[in-house]
Amino acid sequence: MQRQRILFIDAYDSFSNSIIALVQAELSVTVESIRIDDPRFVLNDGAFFSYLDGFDAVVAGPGPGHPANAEDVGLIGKLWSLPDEHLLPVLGICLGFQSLCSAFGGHVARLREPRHGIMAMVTHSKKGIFSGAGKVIATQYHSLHVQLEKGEGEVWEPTELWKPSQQCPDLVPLAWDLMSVKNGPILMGVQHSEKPFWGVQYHPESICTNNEGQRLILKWWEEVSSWSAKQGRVVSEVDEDRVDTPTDDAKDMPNIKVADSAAKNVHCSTVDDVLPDVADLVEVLKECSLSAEPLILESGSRNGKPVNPETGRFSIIGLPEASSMHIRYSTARSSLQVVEDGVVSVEKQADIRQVFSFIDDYMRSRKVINGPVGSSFWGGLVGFISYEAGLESIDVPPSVDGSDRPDLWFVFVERSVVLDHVDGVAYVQSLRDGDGEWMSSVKAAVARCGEKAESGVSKVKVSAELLEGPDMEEYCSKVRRCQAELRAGESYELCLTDQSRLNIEADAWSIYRQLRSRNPAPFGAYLRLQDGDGAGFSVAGSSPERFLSWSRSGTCQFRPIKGTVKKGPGVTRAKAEEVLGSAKERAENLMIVDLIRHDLAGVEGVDEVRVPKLMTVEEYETVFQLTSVIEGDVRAPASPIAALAASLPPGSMTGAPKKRSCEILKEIEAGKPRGLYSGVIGYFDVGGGGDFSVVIRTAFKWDDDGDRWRVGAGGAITALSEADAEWEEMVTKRESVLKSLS
Ligand SMILES: C=C(O[C@@H]1C=C(C(=O)O)C=C[C@H]1O)C(=O)O
Ligand SMILES: NC(=O)CC[C@H](N)C(=O)O
Repeated sequence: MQRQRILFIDAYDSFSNSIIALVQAELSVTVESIRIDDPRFVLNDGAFFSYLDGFDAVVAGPGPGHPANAEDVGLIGKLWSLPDEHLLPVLGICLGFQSLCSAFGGHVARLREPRHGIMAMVTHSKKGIFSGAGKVIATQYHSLHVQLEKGEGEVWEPTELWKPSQQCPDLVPLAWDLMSVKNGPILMGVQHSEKPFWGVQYHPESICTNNEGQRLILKWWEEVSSWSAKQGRVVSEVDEDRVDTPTDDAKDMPNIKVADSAAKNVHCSTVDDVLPDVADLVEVLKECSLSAEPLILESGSRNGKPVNPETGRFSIIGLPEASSMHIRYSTARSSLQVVEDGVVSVEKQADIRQVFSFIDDYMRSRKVINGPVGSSFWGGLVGFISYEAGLESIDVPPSVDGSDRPDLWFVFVERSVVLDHVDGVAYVQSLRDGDGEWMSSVKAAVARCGEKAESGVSKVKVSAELLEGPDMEEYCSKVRRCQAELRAGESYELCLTDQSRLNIEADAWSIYRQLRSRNPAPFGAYLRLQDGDGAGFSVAGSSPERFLSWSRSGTCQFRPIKGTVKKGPGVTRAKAEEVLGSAKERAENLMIVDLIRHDLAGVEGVDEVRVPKLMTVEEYETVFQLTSVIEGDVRAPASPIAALAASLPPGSMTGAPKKRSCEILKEIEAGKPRGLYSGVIGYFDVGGGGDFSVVIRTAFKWDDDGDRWRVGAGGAITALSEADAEWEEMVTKRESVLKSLS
């Protein structure tokens, strides 16, 4: 007998994979997922109906938009009028629920106050899918709600809680949220009186829905089984060969031949007396001609202690040379370029997915297993991926500004120094055989520098001038435009951003030196990238936020930050905890946690997604931030690089659902590319690990920008946001860079 099969219909939501994971965890079934606009079925009902015959039941998922809009619900809209011979059980969730209700007479109206990331108690009838249910606490993500009879007045009050209304005689109400004073009663669950259709308005898969979310799935399955048995419904056998094979992204991609002479060893030597200051060490290495332009991923420290020892334990100083390999990709030109020994060795049309599989293949071919376990990075690719490359990966056409600049740029680093600020060890490392002389010179420099243990104070005073930036009125009106989209159900949260231009007459290194001492952060970054044609890029960053790291054994960790309180007189940690404990701040954070759980749950080889930390307050130089941790293990032979490829752009910089939110933001931000801002910076290590930060609190410029640096800043907008407070928040974040450079 074939395993039972459930079809999930995805309305481009950012919680879909978590619903699939929940269903798979509770029921021993196979879940197949299609999109609402699956081209095989949108214009071919016959093909859709016979495809449905191969499933035991359907889950119609949540999503942006309105159930009356055919484009928003797509195939979900066809489920409610299936011919009897194709009828099958359906569970509608949120948008899927609203679509069910509106098909049977329900009126879908806007809530007075949208419910995004709000947890509330659900009052239920203990019947049907709620039979045996206890206290249901569930997360809601909706702006619209269903009225079972024509609502009069501002707040709709149903005449009967548990009986079908005249307007919707087929819909039996099963559950309500009676906790919202502003909105009045909100319908939370129904079942069709005859057909096998059930639906809930809330999100059973959310991390903050209690275990009644799991029980709901089990109870629904009991109802499905008893309906199917009564009907004697037979699911047609599926021809497994018919299942489309996924496209091979690596197809036609160049294979970079890794020289046979390429080392398979990490040569390493340690120094563990006194750790040098990163900037001092870099200057000494330059003076002694042991390094050209380093690539630095620094864990900042304050008074000799790492700012955040959990994420900011290691500092990586990559020491590339003129001959180092570069990988570059331009989204606008769909072009991948590889440079080896200063010469372009590959120039190829590619898309971002192919570029990720190319990087994955390349890193597998350079895999090394015998490096020092205590060191996070043994060598590998160091660089960045822009926001626009992330947009391409989710099929949102990226904004372009006519310039032709790389959206992804990595350099293969063979020589490096890694400082472990917790254990006080410096690792001097080389992937080259016969590099002993270089290693001893660097080791001596590290030891010398450590003895001096200078303060790392800048020698050059940098002074930035703000040339142009967002206008307060305009920014506030953009906040209100975001909120109009939120109220219409198009998005649940939008991370609005803008960019400022600064004039800084100083070299990139002096800028970074000053930034790192004034605003030390766990993801400090200094990059100077240069191509053979003289185009170059400079980055001075002080990000507090890890996007994604993975260990050499494949454990992935995301650490989104959402929720910001500016430090100031009277703003103690306790005060910050109070503010960040509010429903508004927690909702902002919860939405991104649920979004990232979805991103990770969709990665091949991930069986379970964990949330070891939910909303803890972290302290940085100028702000307190609310942070969560989401983890999962990628089982070999699947690759954690796929987790990175599946989760860009970072959810904390987009909002949810990701795709629709990015489309809306592109409009509201007037099509201005974000570039490096909102992208990621980090490394792929030859040992198999990786670590990427979210590019915020960072200044960057291309060489042909002259002295004009760009700094982006923004914040998450929700229905509960106040426009002027959002303006203040954006300014506070920008100031963390601007003030440090003035
Ligand atoms: C948009 C920025 O930050 C993002 C938004 C945050 C928020 O809304 O609280 C917090 C951290 C970042 O994920 C920024 O710093 O520019
Ligand atoms: N999560 C959802 O499915 C939301 C449905 C709909 N877009 C609303 O906002 O009400």
